[in-house]
Amino acid sequence: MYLFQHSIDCVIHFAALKAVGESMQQPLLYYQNNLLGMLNLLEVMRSHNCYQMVFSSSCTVYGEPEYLPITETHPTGKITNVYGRTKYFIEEMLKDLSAADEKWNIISLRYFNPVGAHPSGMIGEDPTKEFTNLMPFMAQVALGKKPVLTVFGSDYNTPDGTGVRDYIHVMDLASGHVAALNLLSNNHIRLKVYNLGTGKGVSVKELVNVFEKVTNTKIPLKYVERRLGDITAMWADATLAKEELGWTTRYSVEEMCTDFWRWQTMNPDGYPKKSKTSVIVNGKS
Ligand SMILES: CC(=O)N[C@H]1[C@@H](OP(=O)(O)OP(=O)(O)OC[C@H]2O[C@@H](n3ccc(=O)[nH]c3=O)[C@H](O)[C@@H]2O)O[C@H](CO)[C@@H](O)[C@@H]1O
Repeated sequence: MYLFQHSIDCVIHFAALKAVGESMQQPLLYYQNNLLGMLNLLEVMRSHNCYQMVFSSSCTVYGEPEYLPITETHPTGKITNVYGRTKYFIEEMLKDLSAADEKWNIISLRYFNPVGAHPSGMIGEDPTKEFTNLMPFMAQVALGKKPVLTVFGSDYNTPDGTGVRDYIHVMDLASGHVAALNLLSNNHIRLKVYNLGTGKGVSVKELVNVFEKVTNTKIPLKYVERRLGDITAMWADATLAKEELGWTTRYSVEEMCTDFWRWQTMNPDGYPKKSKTSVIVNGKS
């Protein structure tokens, strides 16, 4: 979640928890962090006359799609996981807030599946964390840190039986945020919602194939049951973001894999750990 206001010129990143699988096992943790965190933040914003916000929402608010590609007018709320419900509840909260007080100026961006890393290889998701998302897990297998990639479900109603998602490069997501901030800084729209996706569905198997090709690695697969809370297939109609934000994606699936792999191989142990602060006692550390 990002917010910004001209007068104090601030951008705050609110660290929402975001693992679908984990959210099913720890609902209270997710409600506590994502919902209470947001409530507190909105209170603080209001008390400081800060009313502009870009909220990181998720395509997961749509639940199992009624049609594809998904437009912003697709019904929300029939959600299959706790993580998604927290995003949905926050969106409902923002609707009530902007209806009650016209000072609010908010854009909610519904991310599809963010992957990749900065092309420099210097900025990415810390690979020392426990992952549940597909691409970071796959990279750990390619590095030899995990023995096998577990594929959750091979009997979905999709061309190859595996789940289909709209993977979007984090650089494209970043430019989507800049476009949203530009719109907010020049217009008072109260509350608008935009999909951020490429418009292209890619299956688990397809992503594995591209990843193996561009990284020249082999990823052993183990097929298991479907994961609780997962949906079958989802990809975006991002026409609205193109028309109103002037935004479109630029990065291919190959680049998503290449950039993620560069980040992983350049930083196999994550960001350098901060050295412990020395305590100096009587001139000796
Ligand atoms: C539709 C939906 O709810 N999407 C949200 C979900 O993504 P979503 O759960 O789709 O993201 P994942 O990367 O976890 O999974 C992508 C696909 O890979 C499969 N898979 C994943 C891991 C693995 O080890 N093996 C495997 O087969 C999943 O079953 C799924 O079909 O969480 C993301 C953050 O966590 C959000 O940004 C997405 O908006």
